[in-house]
Amino acid sequence: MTLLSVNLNAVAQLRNRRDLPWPSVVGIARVVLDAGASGITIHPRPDERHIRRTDVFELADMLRAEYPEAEFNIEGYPSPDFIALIQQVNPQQVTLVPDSPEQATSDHGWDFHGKGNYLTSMVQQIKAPGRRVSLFCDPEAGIDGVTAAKATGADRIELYTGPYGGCYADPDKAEYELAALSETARAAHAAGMGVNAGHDLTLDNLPAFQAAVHGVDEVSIGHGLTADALLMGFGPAVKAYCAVLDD
Ligand SMILES: CC(=O)[C@@H](O)[C@H](O)COP(=O)(O)O
Ligand SMILES: NCC(=O)COP(=O)(O)O
Repeated sequence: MTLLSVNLNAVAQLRNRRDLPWPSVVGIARVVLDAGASGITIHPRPDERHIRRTDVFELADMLRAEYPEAEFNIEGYPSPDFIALIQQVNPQQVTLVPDSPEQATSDHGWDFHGKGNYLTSMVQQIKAPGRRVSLFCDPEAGIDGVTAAKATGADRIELYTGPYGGCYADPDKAEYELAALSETARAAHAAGMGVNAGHDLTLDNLPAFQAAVHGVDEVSIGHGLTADALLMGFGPAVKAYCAVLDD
């Protein structure tokens, strides 16, 4: 079964519009976990445009105290500050992304060949008992890219589903993207790696992704789910995504 991890970046971005503590990131985390999400994902970027350092610690404390079975997934570029934060917070999963500080969003996976030695060093610094490492992975990485990703010592890849999400309405382009995602997922499973997926997944495009890409351990969804939650509420939105994943 594919688990749902809800990304709270968009909630934090809305909160940051004013010098006010609502909407509460921790409060929405409770709602989505009570509704059936298996975990929480955040991406504390250096400019704190949405998730702030304080959010990271408040979420970690709440999850440890109230939802010990929930998984905390922290995404980010493995800068010294990020690695120090991970050591302090000790999440169950760290997803490394090759984002530069000024990037508008995550829009590509790692160059596993060109950054292989660097990533191996980062994985060694981050991986710990009870803490897995996932690497953001382009859809077309294929067996060649996955072989290099496996060599870093990482536990999982996270399939970057942005290109698929962006062309979902075009059947031919969507078919191409799904074929690439499926091939890379198969290669990861063959290499003994786990497979996560995320970026621009929605209630509309998730069913076709589920049907084409098998054995996905976890999807992390934030932007689309938050858009749905503005219409239906976070609890019903999480239940709707879980229903698709359970189908
Ligand atoms: C890695 C990824 O695709 C997303 O989880 C990322 O967190 C999106 O970042 P923004 O929410 O800052 O666009
Ligand atoms: N890793 C993907 C994620 O956490 C959420 O991405 P999005 O749903 O906000 O595009």
